[in-house]
Amino acid sequence: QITLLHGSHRVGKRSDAAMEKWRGYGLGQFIHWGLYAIPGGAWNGKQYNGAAEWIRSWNGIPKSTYDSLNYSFNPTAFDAKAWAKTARQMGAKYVTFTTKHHDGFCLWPSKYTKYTVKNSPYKKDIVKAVVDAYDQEGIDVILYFSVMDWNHPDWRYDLKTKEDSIAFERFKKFTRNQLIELLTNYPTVKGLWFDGTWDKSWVKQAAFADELETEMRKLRPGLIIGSRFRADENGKRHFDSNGVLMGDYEQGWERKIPAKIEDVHGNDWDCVMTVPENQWGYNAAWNGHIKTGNELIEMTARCVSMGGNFVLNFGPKGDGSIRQEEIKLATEIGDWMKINQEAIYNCEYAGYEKQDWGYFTKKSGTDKIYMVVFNVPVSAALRIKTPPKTIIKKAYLLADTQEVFSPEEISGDEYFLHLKKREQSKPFVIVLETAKAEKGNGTKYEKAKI
Ligand SMILES: COc1ccc([C@@H]2N[C@@H](C)[C@@H](O)[C@H]2O)cc1
Repeated sequence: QITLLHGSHRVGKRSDAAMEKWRGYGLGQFIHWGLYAIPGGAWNGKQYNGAAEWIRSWNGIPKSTYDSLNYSFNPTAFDAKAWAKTARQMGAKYVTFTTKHHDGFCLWPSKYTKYTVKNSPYKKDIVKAVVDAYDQEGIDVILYFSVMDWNHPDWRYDLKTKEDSIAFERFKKFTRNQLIELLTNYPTVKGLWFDGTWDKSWVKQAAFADELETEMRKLRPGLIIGSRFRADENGKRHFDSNGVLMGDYEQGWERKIPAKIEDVHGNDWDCVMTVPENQWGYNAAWNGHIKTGNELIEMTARCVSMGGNFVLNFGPKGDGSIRQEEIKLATEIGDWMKINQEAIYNCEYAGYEKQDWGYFTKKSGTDKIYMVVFNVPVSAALRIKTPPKTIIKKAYLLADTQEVFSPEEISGDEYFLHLKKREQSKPFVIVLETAKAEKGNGTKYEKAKI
């Protein structure tokens, strides 16, 4: 353990109500929307082969041309209520919404720059419309904010000269002003999702960022900030120089999911995921592998089974409408969630040995276990290995509680659930009502002496 002034200020999970609620969300929606949705991944008939929201960094479109897109931003089909309904239909419990992406264009009328929605034909406050619409749907809002700001003249990638440092001091003030502005304008938001914090210029601001994080938490008690916001004084990010998680949850699972429970080190975490392989902003041409509803349901169950939240990204078009492929996925996921949401919301890592057929989740604060089944083996027997001293009192299908199973005990803490042959087109959930064995070890088998 080394002494750190600006490392993590907490070891272990937060236990307050705001974080308990965040921990139980299970499924969230990400929305990436901004000027990049206008070109939609192409310019003058040429395709940009990176992520659409990074098109400004491509030499296929002059920077000044991109930067002037605010004068063409007039999303006549934008309807935050419709977005919120889609999220509700999907079963999302929270939304993470881009207030400002790397291009620096603000979707709220910030007082600290002209590069905002106010100086566009649209004029109105989009962040406010989204916050209000999602609040009304009972879906919590987290605001995405990119520290890196390609539009701001004082942004620097590194601080090499005195002039760089003078400019960056102005940039730090600007960044703080915008963050305090967001938390003041939109007091109901539950957290901030930071991005664009990897460059040396920001990584060198351990003290400033630490102070700013403390100020934001004081302004909004309960505010949830992930591990990506700030580095410690040794430049360590996500985990400080003592290996302790920065912020309230691990924010490193971007387009990837932990392989096993050990990889999450007992922390809270979220996984943010694109539908195509790597497109956050709207890209008219979705190439490569486009994830299906079943794949996304499996990713949701997988994340929840390891104590995380799964946050699925939507990239609305330049006119503000959501593309049909995303509406279809939201509906498919939502139809499944309507039947099986009990296995996802307010659930956590069950502590059962992972099996090939799928994932265990556990209802927080109870002994209720859910088996989210994706792969029924040819034997139609689902193997269960319980933690020691566990009794399975009842087992039944969540979707039809009349379908009851009697677990066959096959050895110490091991059981088979025998399924009737079923054609299986969708994942399904089996509920295990369990109890801790008062005495003995909960199984009739003694371990073989070897
Ligand atoms: C240099 O690699 C990246 C990859 C993705 C990002 C941004 N994070 C995602 C949440 C999107 O906002 C993407 O643009 C930034 C830098």
